[in-house]
Amino acid sequence: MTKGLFITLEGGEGVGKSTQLALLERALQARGLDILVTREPGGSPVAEDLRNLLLFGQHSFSRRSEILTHFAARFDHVDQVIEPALAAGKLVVCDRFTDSTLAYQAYGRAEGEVGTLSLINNLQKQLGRQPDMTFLLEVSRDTARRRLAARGKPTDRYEKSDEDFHIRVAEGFRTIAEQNKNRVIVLSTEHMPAEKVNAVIVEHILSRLP
Ligand SMILES: Nc1ncnc2c1ncn2[C@@H]1O[C@H](COP(=O)(O)OP(=O)(O)OP(=O)(O)O)[C@@H](O)[C@H]1O
Ligand SMILES: Cc1cn([C@H]2C[C@H](O)[C@@H](COP(=O)(O)O)O2)c(=O)[nH]c1=O
Repeated sequence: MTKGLFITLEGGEGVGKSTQLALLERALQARGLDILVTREPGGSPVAEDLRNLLLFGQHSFSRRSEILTHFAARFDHVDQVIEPALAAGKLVVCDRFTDSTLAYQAYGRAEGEVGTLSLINNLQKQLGRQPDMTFLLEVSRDTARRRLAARGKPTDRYEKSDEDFHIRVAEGFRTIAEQNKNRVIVLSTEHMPAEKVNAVIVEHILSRLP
């Protein structure tokens, strides 16, 4: 039985998820909460190996094999890391989860094709773990691109995709938020300093705790 709370951060590249994760860890630990911060793809040793393949592998995936590889990583992460932490009563905060597979693979790659959406939704049902709360961070593509260029990390498979792909991903996230209003909180953070965004997220999380 779950005792903890499972929170995810979602959005396109460069919207500030990793920054928020680090700030959240500090803010929630300072309030004496037992928090586990993790990410996808990744978060367990096997899933981190699969992350390398997904982001930097030499060869291109078929549509279905890409989805299954994201879910192979996710099943391992959930079974070995997330479920045990939740059972121990921890607050688990994860950078990306199944909403990213829907946004990137179903809306970005497959342009919302019904068969792809249904494959992902079936895998999600088998997985049996859904976030309790999701924060969808949004900035304009210009801002995200500027931030990514300034950050100077190696460019991965997804960041290399064309502009139309990223537009479909952003629209996909919007659709997911519309369909899951009870779970997804949309934060438009274009002109907000990271500390202000963090204060808003912390307030939402604290309001959910007993
Ligand atoms: N609110 C903000 N205002 C200005 N700059 C920000 C803000 N939040 C994050 N940044 C900067 O934007 C860049 C991208 O942020 P970050 O790495 O947190 O994004 P991300 O969503 O995790 O990206 P990715 O999905 O590619 O890992 C970083 O250099 C970070 O310092
Ligand atoms: C979980 C997940 C992720 N992706 C993509 C989205 C990003 O471009 C990368 C991860 O990089 P980040 O720097 O950690 O944000 O992977 C995806 O396409 N599908 C997924 O399910």
